[in-house]
Amino acid sequence: MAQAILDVMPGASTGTVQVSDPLNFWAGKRVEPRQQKNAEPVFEPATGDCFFLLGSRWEKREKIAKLEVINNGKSITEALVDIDIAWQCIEYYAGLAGALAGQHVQLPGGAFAYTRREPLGVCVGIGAWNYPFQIAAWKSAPALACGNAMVFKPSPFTPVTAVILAEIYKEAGVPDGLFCVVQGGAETGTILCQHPKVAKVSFTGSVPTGKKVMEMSAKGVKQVTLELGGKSPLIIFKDCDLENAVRGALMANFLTQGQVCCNGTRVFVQKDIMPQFLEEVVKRTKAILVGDPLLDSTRMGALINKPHLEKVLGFVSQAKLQGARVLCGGERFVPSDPKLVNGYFMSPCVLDNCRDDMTCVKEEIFGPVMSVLPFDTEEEVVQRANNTTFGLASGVFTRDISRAHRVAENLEAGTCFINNYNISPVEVPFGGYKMSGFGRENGQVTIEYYSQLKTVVVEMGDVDNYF
Ligand SMILES: NC(=O)c1ccc[n+]([C@@H]2O[C@H](COP(=O)([O-])OP(=O)(O)OC[C@H]3O[C@@H](n4cnc5c(N)ncnc54)[C@H](O)[C@@H]3O)[C@@H](O)[C@H]2O)c1
Ligand SMILES: O=CCc1c[nH]cn1
Repeated sequence: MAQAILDVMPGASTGTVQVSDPLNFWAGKRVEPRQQKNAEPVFEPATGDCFFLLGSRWEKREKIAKLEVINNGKSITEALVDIDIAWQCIEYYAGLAGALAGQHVQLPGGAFAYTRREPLGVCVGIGAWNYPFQIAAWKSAPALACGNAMVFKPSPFTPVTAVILAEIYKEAGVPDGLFCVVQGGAETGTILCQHPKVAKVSFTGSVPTGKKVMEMSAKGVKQVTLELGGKSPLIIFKDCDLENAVRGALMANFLTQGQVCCNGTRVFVQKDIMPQFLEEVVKRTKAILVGDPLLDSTRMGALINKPHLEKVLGFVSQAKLQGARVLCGGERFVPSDPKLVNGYFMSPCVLDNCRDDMTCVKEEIFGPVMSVLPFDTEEEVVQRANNTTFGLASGVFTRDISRAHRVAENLEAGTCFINNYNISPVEVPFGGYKMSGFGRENGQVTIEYYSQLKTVVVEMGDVDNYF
């Protein structure tokens, strides 16, 4: 298998990295993560060299989190959670590996059959830039647990931490070549999707790229998992616990600078509680500390790059033109710290006066912009919530337990959070309906997406004499 994976991507090997995409921060630079053992992590911005060093597990968590902050721009507080979710994922699938089993089926006459769960072969993982380390873990852990090899291609905007994961696997005894990181953009992704030795592609990214990946995979009859974008509804009924609903709306919109696929960016609020909701949500949004993502006190870091910041600000301008009212934020933010003045920061934004036909309500913004929409009845809001081509996630806040489960059943989305939002325990399957994709990550079910079933039929008597 290790040889097979090297055949797929000549030049790739566990723990080395080739950075070729001119768009990324590390462009043209070389990352050597295993230069020295048992020393401190060192970044050399002048040369682009990165030395990642091995220490205790706790120290390692902190170091990886710092690297993720540099990689992505999210706050250190969030990055630490991402690293925890990643190791929990690896431990979870390591535990499941020993429990993989088939079925015994008794047949007439003493014959029987059994099924074997077998690996697919070389799987390709292609990642987005918003959760670089976590996505690499979410894909590689179940893939390796099922006996596959994986070639992982991170986004060219966040090439750093997937390599660290390769280092960790290597240190843990994973044979060379079983988990490889290959750097690059669309061209590299295309080569991987088209390669005849690749059995499966697990893709996380936008809908347009997902369609291309599916098309290429279809030509080679490769299995595909597509984890794509969303425009998820969060429905807040007047009988909710308002404090929790406000917290939920913030969780649903402002983690990782709003760059989260399952964000509940269409916040439907029952008219009776709209004034109280808006007052509280705006007060807390204004209090979000934006700035240096390496500081413990910071709650929102920088967006991924300049074009993306401009795109998000463009959505806010368009929303204003279409009649939305900006209650707070929605502007470029320049921190007072001189070293941060050129960063891609923006103030988190709450939009009121929104209608279902506005661009900010229909399209995935992928930035810290919450659109608030009033509603009257349950029937109306469920119909409006489902009126989208996306179907990744959804949420409902209510104290009425029957209503909560009824709404969860009627929402067309892969996940429905009741009285919370954006929690992703590894035990729980995650994935989309409609154009948000198919297949699942996390949970036991993901074993089915990284393995194939062989049936063995055993005769205990004589073969029928038909001829
Ligand atoms: N559902 C999920 O689990 C999930 C999680 C995170 C992000 N996302 C989605 O990802 C999007 C943002 O991420 P992005 O901007 O990195 O997405 P993207 O589609 O631009 O890129 C995703 C990955 O695909 C690669 N790629 C680009 N063109 C390709 C091609 N032709 N063939 C193969 N690979 C190609 C990119 O280099 C990158 O690694 C958002 O829509 C977000 O909702 C979804
Ligand atoms: O961005 C979407 C949710 C997620 C978190 N980690 C991987 N995907």
